[in-house]
Amino acid sequence: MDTMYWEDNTLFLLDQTKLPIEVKYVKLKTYEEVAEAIVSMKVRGAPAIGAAAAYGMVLGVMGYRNDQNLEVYLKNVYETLKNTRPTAVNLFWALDRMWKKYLEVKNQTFEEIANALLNEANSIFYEDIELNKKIGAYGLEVVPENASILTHCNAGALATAGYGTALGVVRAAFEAGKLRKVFADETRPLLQGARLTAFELLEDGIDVTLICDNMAGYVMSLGLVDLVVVGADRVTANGDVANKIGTYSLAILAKEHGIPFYVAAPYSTIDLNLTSGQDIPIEERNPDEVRKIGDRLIAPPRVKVFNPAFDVTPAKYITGIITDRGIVRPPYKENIKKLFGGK
Ligand SMILES: CSC[C@H]1O[C@H](OP(=O)(O)O)[C@H](O)[C@@H]1O
Repeated sequence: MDTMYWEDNTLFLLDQTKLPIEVKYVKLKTYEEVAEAIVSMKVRGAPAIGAAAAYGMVLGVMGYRNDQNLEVYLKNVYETLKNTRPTAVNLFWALDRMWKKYLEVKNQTFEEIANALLNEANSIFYEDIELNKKIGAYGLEVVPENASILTHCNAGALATAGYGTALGVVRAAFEAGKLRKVFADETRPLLQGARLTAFELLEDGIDVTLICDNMAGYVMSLGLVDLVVVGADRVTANGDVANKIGTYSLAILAKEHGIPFYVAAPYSTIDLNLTSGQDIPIEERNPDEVRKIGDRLIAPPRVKVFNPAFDVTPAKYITGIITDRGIVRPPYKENIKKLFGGK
């Protein structure tokens, strides 16, 4: 199942807010529609957000009406897409890559510019699938035989252009016959684990058991988890990791139980501009996401809510970072620079 695909100058996007009940693709023909899809999380997951934004830049160019300076107009498209969500660095990495491509071809004909940007968006999309398969291949090294893996949120094909990062490791282990089962945290408040990871793994015939987030510690204490593998929205130069809210707690639980805790991420999620996780902007979302499950109110409507969508796991809790260029282990600052310094 594709997270998105491009056809007839249209971005067809799987509306993930409808999953797992309904598999529905929305047709996006403007950059504003792409921006709305990112904000409302019809598309979500760091690499998927980046790819969608890249296609948003293409739709922006195709919507140009020659009524103003093209560069001024396109910069506005870039800023609109950039301002959708603040934490996943892949969004900014993809937009900057598209802008760089525009600057390379800006003196060519309009049609050549549009084609160049579409080619770049396609490159971002298809490259991501290859990056994830490399992550899966490297990740095999850390998966024991007959492994039980616990994961959080959804860092699968639905969070990327395909195959997944954390679930890329799960898929590679499954394909290699090393996987016994997966425990999937439901991941309140938006339930990406229950709605997306459970759906995705069942579709692939992978043994998955859904648990509430507050059950993870007990499941670990029963000796049912061999390792934890999660995704990332941003990895800083010292190895700190921003990921879905609840990841930090999981990392501390894993440390307490002596369970290896791995983060899976492509190079496009590494942000060398930030020295530590303290610098990562953490998105706070609509309080009703916590007060409700879907449309059903589960708390007093007037109750105050704090709804950070991500947290930061300090590098000291991370056993290794599984990337498309190999597994990065401590000392992270030195080893991340060695592997990604030239990006
Ligand atoms: C492979 S990146 C997936 C990453 O993105 C998710 O956040 P969201 O669903 O809010 O976009 C979560 O942090 C996942 O680990």
